[in-house]
Amino acid sequence: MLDRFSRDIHYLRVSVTDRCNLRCVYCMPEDGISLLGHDDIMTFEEMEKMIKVAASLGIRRVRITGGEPLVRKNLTSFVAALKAIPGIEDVALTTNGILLPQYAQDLREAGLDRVNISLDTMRSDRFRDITRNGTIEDVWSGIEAALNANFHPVKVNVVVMGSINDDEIADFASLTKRWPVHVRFIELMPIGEGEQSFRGHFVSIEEMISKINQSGQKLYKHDGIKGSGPATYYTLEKAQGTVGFISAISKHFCNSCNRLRLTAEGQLRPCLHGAKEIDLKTPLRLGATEKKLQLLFMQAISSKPDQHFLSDQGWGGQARMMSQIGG
Ligand SMILES: Nc1nc2c(ncn2[C@@H]2O[C@H](COP(=O)(O)OP(=O)(O)OP(=O)(O)O)[C@@H](O)[C@H]2O)c(=O)[nH]1
Ligand SMILES: C[S@@+](CC[C@H](N)C(=O)[O-])C[C@H]1O[C@@H](n2cnc3c(N)ncnc32)[C@H](O)[C@@H]1O
Ligand code: SF4
Ligand code: SF4
Repeated sequence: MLDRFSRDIHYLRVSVTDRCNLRCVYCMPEDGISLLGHDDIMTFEEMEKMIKVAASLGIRRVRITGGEPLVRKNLTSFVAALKAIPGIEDVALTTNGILLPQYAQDLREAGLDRVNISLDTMRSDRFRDITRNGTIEDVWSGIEAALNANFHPVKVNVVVMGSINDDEIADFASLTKRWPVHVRFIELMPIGEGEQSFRGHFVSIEEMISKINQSGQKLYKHDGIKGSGPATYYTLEKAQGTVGFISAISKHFCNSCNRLRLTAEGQLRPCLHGAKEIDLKTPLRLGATEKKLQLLFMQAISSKPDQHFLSDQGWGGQARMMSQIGG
């Protein structure tokens, strides 16, 4: 369905939980957040109903995110249910990778198309600091499990932070020569915990590219790989994968926005950076008709802003953390 700015909205990001087995410094407070109660979280059956309604309005691609989606039980059956919805062509997952060794094969068999795995450093001590106690070997095993399960493409998301991991940019780019993975560098966004670290640690895509150039590696423009998101892609000589950049702040990509977000609480968010949410869960639980739910989706689509103003206005004291929205 087209929005007010003639953008085709066909991608839904669904956060299935606000829980996480890590505590990344830019995403969650150390003590976690006050978690949603059992009744506040939508059941998978409720989410499936909502996604059916979304599909009837032209949503074709779904990304499962969180919190950490793999900590929610029965995710594999949920994937299978989504793949069976008429009109849904692509179901993808964004994960920190820790539990992938356990679930990758089952997810593939359930029909999951793609996985994006977040990894901000290749050093185990740093990984422990950034994630507040994660074990990097688990993520490496997760990436291997995803490749062995034949997911294609497998992407690695790296949030770049000045004086924390920006000295690893060139090494991460080189990873695409050794492994068939697509490494995407993401600008730190001033959201939730990210807001506190933003000013001191923000690194622009332009600076990241110049670090790769300084390392003697030349980037060639690439047409892009399968995906629904905002990355622009390059490749290094003799690489098996690509290098992508997500310039959420320095050069926003809102004119090609194609998405809506659904939180684990059943709130539709027209924009990642806007405060507006539309409650779908209450009407669904009160027995709303499909027509009524379609109208709520249409309302969300028609209230999408033309762009965000984060670099000028910051997050503006919104109560949401990134882990509650799903990125
Ligand atoms: N500003 C902004 N950032 C976004 C948006 N969508 C995704 N991102 C950020 O991009 C990063 C990577 O997101 P992923 O979950 O891997 O999803 P994706 O890039 O859409 O995935 P592909 O379908 O593989 O292209 C995350 O840090 C997101 O917060 C958006 O609409 N606006
Ligand atoms: C919120 S996480 C949820 C999925 C999963 N737990 C993971 O880490 O991949 C989704 C994405 O958002 C990114 N993210 C979280 N906070 C961010 C911030 N403040 N700025 C930029 N990206 C952020 C993460 O690095 C991750 O790639
Ligand atoms: S980025 Fe992902 S893994 Fe890290 S705390 Fe947030 S939700 Fe958890
Ligand atoms: S910031 Fe809002 S308008 Fe811009 S791409 Fe993201 S969701 Fe779309």
